[in-house]
Amino acid sequence: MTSANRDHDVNFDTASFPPLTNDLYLRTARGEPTERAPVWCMRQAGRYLPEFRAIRVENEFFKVCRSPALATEVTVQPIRRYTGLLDAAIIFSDILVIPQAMGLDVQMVPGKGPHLPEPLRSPDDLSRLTDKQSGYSVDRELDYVYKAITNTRHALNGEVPLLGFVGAPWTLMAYMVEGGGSKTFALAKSWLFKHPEASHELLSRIADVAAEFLVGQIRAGAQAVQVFESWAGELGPQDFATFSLPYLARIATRVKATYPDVPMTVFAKGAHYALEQLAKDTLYDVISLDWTIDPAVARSRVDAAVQGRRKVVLQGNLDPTVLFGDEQTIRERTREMCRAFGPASHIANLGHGMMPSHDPELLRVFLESVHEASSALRK
Ligand SMILES: Cc1c2[nH]c(c1CCC(=O)O)Cc1[nH]c(c(CCC(=O)O)c1C)Cc1[nH]c(c(CCC(=O)O)c1C)Cc1[nH]c(c(C)c1CCC(=O)O)C2
Repeated sequence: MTSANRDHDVNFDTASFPPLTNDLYLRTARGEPTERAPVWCMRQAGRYLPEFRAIRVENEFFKVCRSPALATEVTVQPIRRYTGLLDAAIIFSDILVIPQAMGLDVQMVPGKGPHLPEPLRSPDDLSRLTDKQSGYSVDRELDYVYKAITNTRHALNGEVPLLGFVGAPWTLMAYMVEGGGSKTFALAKSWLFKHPEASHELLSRIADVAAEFLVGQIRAGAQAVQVFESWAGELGPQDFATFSLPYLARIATRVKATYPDVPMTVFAKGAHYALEQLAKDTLYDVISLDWTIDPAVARSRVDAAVQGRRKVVLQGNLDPTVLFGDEQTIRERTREMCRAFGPASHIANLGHGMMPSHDPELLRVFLESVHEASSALRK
C-alpha cells in the first residue's frame, strides 16, 4: 500500500484500478455464502486513532475532506494499522458535504460537532438552496469527493474494497433546519407537521442530489455504498413511512438503475420497526442494524418479509460501548453476536460509530474476535 500524502502523489485515473485481492465484503453483500463474516466499523477513521488526531492538529475537518491526498491518508490509516483484519475501507468525508453543496455554510466546531450558522428557518428559505436552473451541478460541487475516492482506490492497492456513502434526506433535512445536532429535533419535526409540502420538496431535492452523488462516487471508484439515516429513530413508524422510507427507496432505485450490481446498504438507526418495509419496499442489498435489536429476531423478520423473493444481508450490530469493556467481555459479546446473526449473510460491524474515547487496541480485539468466531461457526 502506498501512502499518498503529498499532493504530487495523487492519481485520478479511473480507467484502471489495482485488482481486488480481498472481496469477502462484496461477495457477502451480494448474498453469496462465504467462509466468514467480513468486518469493518463505522467511523473507523477518526479521533480514536492518534495518527488521525495528528493530521487534524494541522488541518481543519473539511480541509481533510477536500484534499484528496489527506482524505486518502486518513481513509487508509485503519487499514494499515489493522493489517489483514478489516475487510472494507470507507472514504473519509462527511454526510454534511451535501448541505454544503446545496449552498449552506457548514462548520465543524471542535468539541461541539456540526454547526450551520444560517439554517433553513421557514419554507421561504428553500429559495436559498442552489438548484439546477441556476447552473448548479452536483458533480462539479462534489468533485473533490470523487477525486478522493479515485485516489484512495489506487492507494488501497486492491487490499480491500472502498465504500462510498451519503446522508439520507431526513437526517440531512434535520441538520439543515436545526442548524446542528439536537436533543428533541423540535424544529425539524415541526416542519413535518407545519409545512408538510415544503418538507417533501426539501426531502425530494436532497434525495435527487444524494442519488446523483452516489452514482458519481461509484463512477469514481466506490465499490459499494451506504446511506446513513442516522436520525430515523426520531420518527415513529408512520412518519418514517411518510418522510424517510420513500426517499431512501428512491435513492436505491435511482442508483440501481445505473449500477445494478453495486451493493447498497441502508443504516436507518433506531428504525427497527421498519425492517420489513426496508426489506420489501426498497432495493438495498444490506440492512445495517443498531444494537437495540436481537440479530436473530431481525433475521427472521426480514426472511418472513421477503419470503425468498430476494436476498437481504444484515450488518451490525455490537453496541460500540462494549469496546469499553475488557478483552474477555469483548470476545464473548462478539461471539454471541456472530452466533445470533447466523452462519451466512452477515457483515460484522458496530451498531453505530467508533467514539473518540475508544482504545484502538480494543477495536483490534473486536476485529480478531469476528475472524475467530465467525470462521468457527462456518466450519
Ligand atoms: C450523523 C453523521 C455525521 N457524519 C456521518 C454521520 C452518519 C453516521 C453517524 O450516524 O454517526 C458520517 C461520517 N462522518 C465521518 C465519516 C467517515 C468515514 C468513517 O466512518 O470512518 C462518516 C461515514 C467522519 C467524521 N465526521 C466527523 C468526525 C469527527 C470530527 C473531527 O475530526 O473533529 C469524523 C471523523 C464530524 C461529525 N459529522 C457528523 C457529526 C455529528 C460529527 C461530530 C461527531 C463528533 O464530534 O464525534 C455528522
